[in-house]
Amino acid sequence: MGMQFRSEAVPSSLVVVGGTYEPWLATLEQAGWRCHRCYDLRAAQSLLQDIGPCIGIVDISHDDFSLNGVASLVNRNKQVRWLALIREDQLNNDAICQFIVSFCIDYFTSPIPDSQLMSTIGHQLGMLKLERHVWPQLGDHSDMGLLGKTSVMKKLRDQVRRVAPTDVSVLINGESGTGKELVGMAIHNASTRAKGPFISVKCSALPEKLIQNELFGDGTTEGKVQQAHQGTLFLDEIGDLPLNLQANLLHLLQDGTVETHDDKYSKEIDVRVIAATHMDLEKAVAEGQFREDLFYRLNVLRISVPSLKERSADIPELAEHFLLKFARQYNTQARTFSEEANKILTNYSWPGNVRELINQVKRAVLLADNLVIEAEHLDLPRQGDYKQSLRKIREESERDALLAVLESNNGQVSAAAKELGVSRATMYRLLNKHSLIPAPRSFR
Ligand SMILES: Nc1ncnc2c1ncn2[C@@H]1O[C@H](COP(=O)(O)OP(=O)(O)OP(=O)(O)O)[C@@H](O)[C@H]1O
Repeated sequence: MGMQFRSEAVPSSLVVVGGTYEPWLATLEQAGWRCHRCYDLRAAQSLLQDIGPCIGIVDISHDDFSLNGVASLVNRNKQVRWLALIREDQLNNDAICQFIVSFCIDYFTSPIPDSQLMSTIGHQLGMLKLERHVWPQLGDHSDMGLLGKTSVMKKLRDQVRRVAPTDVSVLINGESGTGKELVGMAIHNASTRAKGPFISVKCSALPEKLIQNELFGDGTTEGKVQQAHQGTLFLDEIGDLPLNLQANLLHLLQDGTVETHDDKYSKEIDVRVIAATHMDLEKAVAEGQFREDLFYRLNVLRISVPSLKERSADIPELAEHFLLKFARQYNTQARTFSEEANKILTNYSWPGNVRELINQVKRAVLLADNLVIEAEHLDLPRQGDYKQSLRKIREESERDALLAVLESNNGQVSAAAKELGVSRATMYRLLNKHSLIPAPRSFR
């Protein structure tokens, strides 16, 4: 089968991570494969994001990378069919065996016989083609990863396209889980820095000293700012950045330099900063929580990411996308949502936005045991539940109003009816309904 696929148009989509140029690579290239080689995990991530579904060979036989680093790359790129290349003796290493079993579809031991290599890769190409046929949306990158057909999403993608090549700072606003980091990544990927690193830092997750070390290094290791050199630095929750670190960031934006830890000299850094926040930064500036000069430096271009509630027409598409993704990932049968499940998904308010939707869909995919995901697989209130609770709230407030007005009128029904603007008959009907007919002694 491998030879049969090889004789068709050979795709350029074979990515080799790590290792050196070895005879087996020459064999593949002679057979027509255009092999992309990466010796750096960050460059590999950027390349894999561009290429989409493909075959990946991760060469760990030279111990070039930490196993954790490789596992993280492989895990983030599930669209790739991964093969591992190891040394025979590495089969005694439990962590490596675990890595292969968890993330790879096959492995070779070095040296690889040509026939085995061609046959295995040919088989994987066949699988890739089948996969493209069954899951066509996996290879479609025209939406820059920002799914949604509503006009607000079209506008957002349009803004990303226009902003990406400008190389100036961008401030992204939006509720939590709306996709701010995804927008930051889309800007990076559509920019001239796409081959450089995209480095993300959450400014709220750590105590001040640790954020400082994480951003600017601790004297022995580089910080994220230095790691982002020639790429993009994404600062999530920028509104939480402590004031003295805001000064350091301003310095970086103004001078393009960071001081070394001992302050002996400054190092030039070429980064584009994209910041994101769910806060009202203008208000934070007015309250003295955020430096005004930094705000203006960051706010050169502003993008607002809509909440999921504002684009509920996109929910079915997003839900189906994640349904297929997780069904593939967990190898389960689910393929679609029932009409009722779709209605529940669309009517829910999604305070946690797309992230919450993803979690719901993942749960439902794991719970469903056939093709269709039903309402009961979703941990969301049904439509009836809303009506039910609305009616309950209305009745409770009606009862509270009746009690309050009766009390303020010393239990006199006529006076209470007058105050409420209803007839005595209506008043008695309401009191009856709520079992509030005053006993002669309790309300005089
Ligand atoms: N339009 C979209 N299409 C596909 N996936 C999306 C979209 N928007 C968000 N997501 C996914 O939703 C999840 C949350 O997105 P992301 O982390 O970018 O949100 P965020 O606004 O940065 O959240 P937070 O403010 O909490 O950091 C991610 O898995 C992201 O891939």
